[in-house]
Amino acid sequence: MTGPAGSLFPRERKEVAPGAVHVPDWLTLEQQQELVAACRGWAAGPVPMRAARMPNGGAMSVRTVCLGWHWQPYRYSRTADDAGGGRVAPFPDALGVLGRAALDAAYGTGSGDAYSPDAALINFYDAAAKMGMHQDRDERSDAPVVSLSLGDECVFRFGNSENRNRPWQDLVLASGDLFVFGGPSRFAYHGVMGTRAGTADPRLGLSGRLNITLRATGLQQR
Ligand SMILES: O=C(O)CCC(=O)C(=O)O
Ligand SMILES: [Fe+2]
Repeated sequence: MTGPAGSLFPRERKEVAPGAVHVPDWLTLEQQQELVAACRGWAAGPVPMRAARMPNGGAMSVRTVCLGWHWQPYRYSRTADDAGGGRVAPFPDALGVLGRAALDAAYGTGSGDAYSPDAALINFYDAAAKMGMHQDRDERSDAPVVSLSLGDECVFRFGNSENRNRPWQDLVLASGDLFVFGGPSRFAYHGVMGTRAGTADPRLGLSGRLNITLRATGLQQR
């Protein structure tokens, strides 16, 4: 598979599967820079970035900090019970605005009007990090998941809703790309096969990859 790095032609918006839409270069460089700065702030606390532990005891290679609700395999809570116990920072209004604009971009104007994500996961991938095939299914809502990529490119694998095996499609997610999965694709398996170290735009001042996913948990506000 080829990348977008050094790509001669603009990459096309693509509906990868029904309800799963890739919008390349959705964020401007300035928006990307602002989000990178915001991620640094979120990573500074009150809850630290940490590699989540799986029930089998193994740690994920990705490090994560959450906003709105703290996620750990496989539940959400208001306190970071596996990362010092602090109360998770509130979900920023600006991410809700971005999430609604993301659905408009993916599905058409107005599609985002009723979208109110209340949790964000900020994932950091160093050169060695990956994320195995999984479903996002700890939410009690079938509202779409919005994913934003910053920094190094990655190979993102988008599979089917039955199991973690084929059929799947591999695509490159580059900095500024939007990926939305909802509707019939909301519970599709997906994962990150690896990043391409050193492909980030130097103007971002980021070595590695950040991914922000927005979700509506469907959990009670309290
Ligand atoms: O990093 C990505 O692009 C995907 C992240 C993801 O699937 C997750 O946080 O559940
Ligand atoms: Fe996921």
